[in-house]
Amino acid sequence: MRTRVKICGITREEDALTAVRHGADAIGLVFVEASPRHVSIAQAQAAIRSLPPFIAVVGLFVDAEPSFIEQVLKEVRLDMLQFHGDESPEECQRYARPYMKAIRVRPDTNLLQYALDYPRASALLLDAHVEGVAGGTGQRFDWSLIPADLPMPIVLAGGLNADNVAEAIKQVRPYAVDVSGGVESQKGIKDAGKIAAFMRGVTDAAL
Ligand SMILES: O=C(O)c1ccccc1N[C@@H]1O[C@H](COP(=O)(O)O)[C@@H](O)[C@H]1O
Repeated sequence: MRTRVKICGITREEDALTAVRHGADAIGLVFVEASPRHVSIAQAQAAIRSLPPFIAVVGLFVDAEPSFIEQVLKEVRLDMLQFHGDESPEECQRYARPYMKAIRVRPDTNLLQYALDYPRASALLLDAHVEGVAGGTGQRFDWSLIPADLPMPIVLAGGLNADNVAEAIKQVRPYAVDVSGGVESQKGIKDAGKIAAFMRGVTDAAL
């Protein structure tokens, strides 16, 4: 089975459709004001309005107020939530949606403990730890820090691009990969050629 692909930081309808045309399984919308990929509710609605069926829409939040998340959920058709801050298991669990908990991995991060702490997460999303930045940094981390026996699906993120995604998949064997900066021409604007090359890398890893 091919590794699933989420393309994150979609801000425009044309980029959502380009991602899907090249085989992405999910797209991510960043509801984080400080991010250059931030979308308003209206932009999010526009970006996903012509998506075909069976494409998952993931809403990304960083330590957001519950009232804001509820408001987004009322107005935007999100299939899954991605919590990329310091949200507790209780905070992640309070919405009627499956969720992924993002962990920014450092050499001393105990990923097995995170898997135990977030038993209701659909997956742990593993990203690079960069001091003072929540995510979308384009930095990768040392994949050998990921235990082989994590009892939960892994979504691998952090600095992935067409040149390293096949190697990443072969080494880590994640359920899915998540990319943002590696398929952009500028922050928040996706590049069809880079998306195509990234998807080829994912396919090559399965050969
Ligand atoms: O994309 C952002 O701007 C962002 C902002 C705040 C938290 C997370 C964000 N993106 C996520 O970061 C990882 C890695 O991104 P990249 O491929 O290294 O650019 C990914 O999960 C994005 O969803």
